[in-house]
Amino acid sequence: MIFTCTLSPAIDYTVYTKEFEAGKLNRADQVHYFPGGKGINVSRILTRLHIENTALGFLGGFTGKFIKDFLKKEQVKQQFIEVESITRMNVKIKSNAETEINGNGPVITTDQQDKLFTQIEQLTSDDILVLAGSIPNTLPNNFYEKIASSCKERGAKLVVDTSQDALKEMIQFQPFLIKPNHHELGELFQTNIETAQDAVTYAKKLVDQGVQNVIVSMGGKGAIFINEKDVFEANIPKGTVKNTVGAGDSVVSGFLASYIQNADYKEAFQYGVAAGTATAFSEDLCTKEDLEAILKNVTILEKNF
Ligand SMILES: Nc1ncnc2c1ncn2[C@@H]1O[C@H](COP(=O)(O)OP(=O)(O)OP(=O)(O)O)[C@@H](O)[C@H]1O
Ligand SMILES: O=P(O)(O)OC[C@@]1(O)O[C@H](CO)[C@@H](O)[C@@H]1O
Repeated sequence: MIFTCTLSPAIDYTVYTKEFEAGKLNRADQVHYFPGGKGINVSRILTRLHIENTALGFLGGFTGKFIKDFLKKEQVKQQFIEVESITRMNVKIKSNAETEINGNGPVITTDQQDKLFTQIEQLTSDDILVLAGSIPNTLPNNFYEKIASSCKERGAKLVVDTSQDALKEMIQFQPFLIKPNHHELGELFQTNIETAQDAVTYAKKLVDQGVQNVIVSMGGKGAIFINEKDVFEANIPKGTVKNTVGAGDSVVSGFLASYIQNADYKEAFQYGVAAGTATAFSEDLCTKEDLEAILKNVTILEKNF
């Protein structure tokens, strides 16, 4: 079974406005309220792809209730731990450019933290844990490390989608999959990743350190995949980009959904990139139909390195 863990979920308050001007009164043409946070996005898509999974993490207040109810309606299985803090609202402004303002994470007491560790202790070698999103600054910096080491002890596969120090610290646990975007990969090595070749060069350093599979997503330029045996590059079709929030999470979901059914890295990579692209072309996260309509137009090239 796949478990996703979102320490700091959010309502993504998504506002479409023709021309956003900072320092002025702007009026929205359209607004949406979506449950968000990277692990929750992964769970929503896995559920749409008919892959059994359970969303873990912390929720609180009226915003937390909104997310719980929304997920229930979509039949996403959930075992969130309740906290007193109001779950954050992240503002996503879609205009001439995409602007995001993400809120602070919740306060999580040590009792509530322990409840999460108890859930992680139930994992077995048949399970996959997706650790996704930022660590709230109210938690110790080594929080993901504690979860990862418990997960590893139990033989569960670890998937990590986070950034900065939290990502750096996860490399030692040799995750099954990490999915940095090209900026996050660059941050790890204090460099700029401009091309697919740069992405391959630096992702290979992570494989050399024991990460089993690395996908580097590069926004509208597609993505690369690398493990000990293979390097693939995905080219994506052109289309109208509506919303890239959750596009990276869609890549993770699509990859896992396909991999657990077929155990084929190339197919899983193609399915993951199709999911990311389909989400970028949708207002909300992609559906299975959106994804499969795009699948054939995502081409995968085998590369040498
Ligand atoms: N402008 C775009 N046009 C087409 N596809 C896109 C675009 N942006 C993203 N995608 C698709 O989504 C995938 C993931 O995108 P990206 O690299 O932006 O992930 P990310 O930064 O992790 O996203 P997020 O954190 O918002 O979920 C890309 O590999 C691509 O398939
Ligand atoms: O603040 P974090 O945890 O880094 O990212 C949170 C977030 O921006 O990531 C998701 C998209 O990937 C959104 O649903 C959510 O608002």
